[in-house]
Amino acid sequence: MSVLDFDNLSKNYGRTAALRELTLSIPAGSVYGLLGPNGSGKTTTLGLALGVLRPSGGTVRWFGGPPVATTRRRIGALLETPNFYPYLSARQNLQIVADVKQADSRSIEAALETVGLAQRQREAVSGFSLGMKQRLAIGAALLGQPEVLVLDEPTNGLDPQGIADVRELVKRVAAEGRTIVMASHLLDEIEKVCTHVAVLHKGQLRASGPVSGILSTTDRIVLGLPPGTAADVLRAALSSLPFVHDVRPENEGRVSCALAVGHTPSSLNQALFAQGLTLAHLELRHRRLEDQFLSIINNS
Ligand SMILES: Nc1ncnc2c1ncn2[C@@H]1O[C@H](COP(=O)(O)OP(=O)(O)OP(=O)(O)O)[C@@H](O)[C@H]1O
Repeated sequence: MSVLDFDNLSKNYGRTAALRELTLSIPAGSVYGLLGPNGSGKTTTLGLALGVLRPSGGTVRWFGGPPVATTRRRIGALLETPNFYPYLSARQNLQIVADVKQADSRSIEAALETVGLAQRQREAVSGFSLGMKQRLAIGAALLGQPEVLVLDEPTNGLDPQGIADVRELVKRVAAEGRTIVMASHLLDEIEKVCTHVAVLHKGQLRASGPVSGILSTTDRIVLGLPPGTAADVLRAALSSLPFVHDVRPENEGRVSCALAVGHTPSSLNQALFAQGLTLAHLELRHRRLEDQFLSIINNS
């Protein structure tokens, strides 16, 4: 079941097409990352989802229907870092947000626990690090126990400890059963935190699906026969194997290929041996995540 569906969603700012005909479904329980470089349309997509922006075309559906007044209460959002009152405590700040949201003040305790600030709730926010303020902001978004959390670049500007804390927090909130939609321009963040990803570039969807499929750093295998054997023999043998694909020539008469899921270099070696070929060289080559990302963006 999907919690959020975009259907042909577009947004123009004057002549700038910030988002072009985005169609995407966010499954319940997923941590769905919107990945793309600056200006690719991530914030615009989140703004449209939350009804902060009006679409130029297309529709947004939440929980299977058009957004209605009660929909917003089921969603917690953090689009930009909120300004807390620095001389009030973490708890007092959350109380103010809870009053505005008409959220049960008992949910303040739960939110402080979840974001790891229960022990420091009586301290003034002015003494908090940027990372703690960001966790408090996520705590504010959690008031009212929303089913979905929408976060725009939640680790932007944080130091390594703050980044690690917020990433852990996102995973913890997801483990509580919430769906999370988050924008990020950081590949490794999406890879570490998200279950699904949609890659946006210049307002267009370039790829979407489970992170394991979209950002797989599939290994290539480089193979070589003993010197003096023609590379054609190896290429022909590889091409005849149904679980081998993307066969390419390499330097020094070697050949590289990729294997279908579930197949290993050792099974490839055995299959070639069964055809009478004994390998003199077998090397695994990892594709960098960045290369995979660039190939998604450029293959369009
Ligand atoms: N209010 C606005 N008026 C005019 N153009 C805008 C406005 N907001 C965004 N844009 C343009 O729309 C495009 C998409 O911007 P958007 O902020 O959605 O991208 P983004 O992927 O979130 O990037 P960033 O991470 O830099 O915020 C960009 O070309 C941006 O300059």
